[in-house]
Amino acid sequence: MAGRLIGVVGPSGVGKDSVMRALVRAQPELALVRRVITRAPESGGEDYEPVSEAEFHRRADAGEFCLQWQAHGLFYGIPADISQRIAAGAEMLVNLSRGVLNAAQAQFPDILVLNITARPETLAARLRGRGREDEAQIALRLSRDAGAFPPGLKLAQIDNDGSFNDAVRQALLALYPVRA
Ligand SMILES: Nc1ncnc2c1ncn2[C@@H]1O[C@H](COP(=O)(O)OP(=O)(O)O)[C@@H](O)[C@H]1O
Ligand SMILES: O=P(O)(O)OC[C@H]1O[C@H](OP(=O)(O)OP(=O)(O)O)[C@H](O)[C@@H]1O
Repeated sequence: MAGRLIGVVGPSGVGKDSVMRALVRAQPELALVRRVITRAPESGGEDYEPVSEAEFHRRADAGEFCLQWQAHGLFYGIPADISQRIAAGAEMLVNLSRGVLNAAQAQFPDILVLNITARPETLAARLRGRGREDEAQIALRLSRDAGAFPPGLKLAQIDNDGSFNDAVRQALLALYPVRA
């Protein structure tokens, strides 16, 4: 049986990476997609493959990404081989830009998207706590406009303004609904 792609989106600092890590701990059959990013190595947070801009563009031109985008002054790419892994039955969890969801839905029509939300003041406090960005970068991240979600997208809203464990429970329920 084919697997599926599960996209995780939401503003910077909302808890995407934390929720994804907790989901994999709770459901080991979920696999995290390792993103290719033009970010300096070992900048913390997720496990990603750091590359130079030249290498990123080489891979993009060679068709090695199924999805790619630019944000926060960085390029992000999703390795094209996830399609084969999903066809072989894998459940792949990936942190996406909200701006790439049209393209993601076109390529993966069954994609389920978890939209994680929290109040702006909560986001600001979390980004300061995370300590990866300075105040100017935090302000820029918070001012990003996400735009509208594509019509027909399978979308689950996950409120992570309060208890983290509660957000993970909401996400698990969205992924594995209890059937009566
Ligand atoms: N429900 C929560 N309550 C308190 N802190 C949280 C919660 N969810 C995430 N955090 C913290 O907020 C910060 C940003 O989380 P992170 O997962 O890096 O967000 P994102 O990947 O969306 O930018 C981290 O320090 C994380 O530990
Ligand atoms: O278009 P948007 O929906 O605003 O998303 C823009 C970018 O922000 C996040 O990046 P990243 O995980 O590197 O940053 P974050 O941890 O601060 O969210 C997300 O994964 C996208 O790559």
